[in-house]
Amino acid sequence: MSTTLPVADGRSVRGYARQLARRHPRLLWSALALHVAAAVTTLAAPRLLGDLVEAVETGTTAGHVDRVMLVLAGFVVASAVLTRYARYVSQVLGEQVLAELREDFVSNALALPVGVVESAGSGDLLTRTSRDVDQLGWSVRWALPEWTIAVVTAVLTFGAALSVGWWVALPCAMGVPALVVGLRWYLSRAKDGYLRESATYSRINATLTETVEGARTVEALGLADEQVRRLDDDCRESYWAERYTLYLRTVFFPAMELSYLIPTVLTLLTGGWLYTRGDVSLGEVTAATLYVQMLIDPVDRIVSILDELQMGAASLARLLGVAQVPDDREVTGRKPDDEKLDAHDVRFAYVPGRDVLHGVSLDVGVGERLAMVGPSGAGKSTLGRLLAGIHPPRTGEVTVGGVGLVELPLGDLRGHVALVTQEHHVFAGTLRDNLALAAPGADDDQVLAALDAVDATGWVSSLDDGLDTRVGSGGRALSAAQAQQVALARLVLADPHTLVLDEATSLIDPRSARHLERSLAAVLDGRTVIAIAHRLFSAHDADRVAVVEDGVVTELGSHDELVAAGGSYAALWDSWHGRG
Ligand SMILES: Nc1ncnc2c1ncn2[C@@H]1O[C@H](COP(=O)(O)OP(=O)(O)OP(=O)(O)O)[C@@H](O)[C@H]1O
Repeated sequence: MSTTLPVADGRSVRGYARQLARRHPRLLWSALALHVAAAVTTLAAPRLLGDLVEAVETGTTAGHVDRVMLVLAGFVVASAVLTRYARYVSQVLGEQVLAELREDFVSNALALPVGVVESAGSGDLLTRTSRDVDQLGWSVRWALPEWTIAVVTAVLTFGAALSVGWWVALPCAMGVPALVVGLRWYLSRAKDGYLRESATYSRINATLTETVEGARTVEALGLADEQVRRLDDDCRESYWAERYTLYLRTVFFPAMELSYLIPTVLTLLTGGWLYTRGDVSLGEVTAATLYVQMLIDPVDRIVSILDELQMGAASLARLLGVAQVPDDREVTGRKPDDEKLDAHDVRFAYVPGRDVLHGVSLDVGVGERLAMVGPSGAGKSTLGRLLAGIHPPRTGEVTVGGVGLVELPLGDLRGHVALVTQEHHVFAGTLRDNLALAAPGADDDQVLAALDAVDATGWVSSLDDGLDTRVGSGGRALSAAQAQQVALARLVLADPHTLVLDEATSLIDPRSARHLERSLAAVLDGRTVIAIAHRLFSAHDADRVAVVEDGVVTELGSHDELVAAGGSYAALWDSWHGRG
């Protein structure tokens, strides 16, 4: 079942934007001051031209005209220089804000509870990380500075127009109703429209990643047609969502064009009428018309960039939404007294209302080898994940040294108990990076010692660049066995006292398996081990065996005790042993 991650509301988005702006007061004010200065220099032209028209009308010298033109050229140059710096400072500000946004988003995404990521699916998160971050990047780098410039220019241009004569306010005001009505109509619909559009991209991504990741299953079960049909449905929904936002734009923009024309036409008409009455001069009518004409460009930019900003706000809302997922752990600062791991009356459900663990209690002794066995789907892996603190229990608690695993910061938790599976990821980066992420302060000697402990020195020393070798996506491909050794070496570095071993799959070929078993044995040495034994022979060597059936522990004791008791384990052992 897939749920979507939350989307932040308007208040949180505005609050966050204010907080970001407050972090850079110097850059913000410098950018604004430069934009104001640039706009002011641009505004000199109509005034000078108006005066010139008047001077020509009343009679002037060529020298005067030349001087005015020289001053005009000076203003044009000053305006160009100021605009260049204003844009530069805005871009620097935009880049900084964007970098902070990305960092905040990455740390929020990494702090997401695993259960939430699993149930939301990777598609939604992927769309937010890619498309929404890109959209926001565009808004912050381009739309926001341009919009600020446009607002500053519009306000100052309007002020300059009024300075010619108060009568100019009237034609400008006549354009306002159409503008306001159009804007209100558009803004009340646009945000939801864009959010819906983004949600459809998430669904397309989710279906695509699911199909690619599960390609084998899709093929094996002949689900290709079904997946294609689902993707078609997703694309259709996306098409209609895009058509809707396109419709909004096709109504909105022409309406805006009309509202821009009204003031210019009315200024000319009013100015002409006032001139014939002798109330204003020709120079004033020229300057006023030029200013009103000059208003069109910034107002148009304000309005059309609003569209970009809406999309940016929708993306920001989706990025901030990731931070609103409630944390599934609460760090209390309590410190474990010892290394004993206990589960008490633990219940857990992946899907609300459908518990897969029904009150499991288990005390694991320090240094003990505990094997968990049971039928497929009984809940062994789930219990293992709870014992490793990956999922918090729905009720009951899992504690280490008397402190709940959910009370420990994640970094500390991994120093107490870690889950070992045969699914391991090699991150893109150097071999050193891949190992050091388990213990950020580790030096090369410690990293090499960890590789030595898992018997990996042989292949690592044969690498030309040693620990600097780039591995993972785009780098040198490691074999499955080597990747597993890297994962084991990470564990040596993290040095947890307890390991939960889920040997669920057997991906490794038998030749490397023997080698790996030695590596694993070195890692297990001296630690408490809870092994989920999908093969019974590993249970035989354990100190105690826990039998998990239908989400509860039904038997607990040593191999010999359980065989003697003649319960489920004895039956399993008999059938397995008989086969063996
Ligand atoms: N991510 C998940 N979302 C929903 N249900 C799940 C999830 N993982 C496991 N389950 C369900 O929880 C139950 C217990 O599964 P679990 O994997 O813990 O059993 P198991 O004993 O480890 O089985 P196996 O030996 O086959 O791995 C099963 O019914 C399974 O379908």
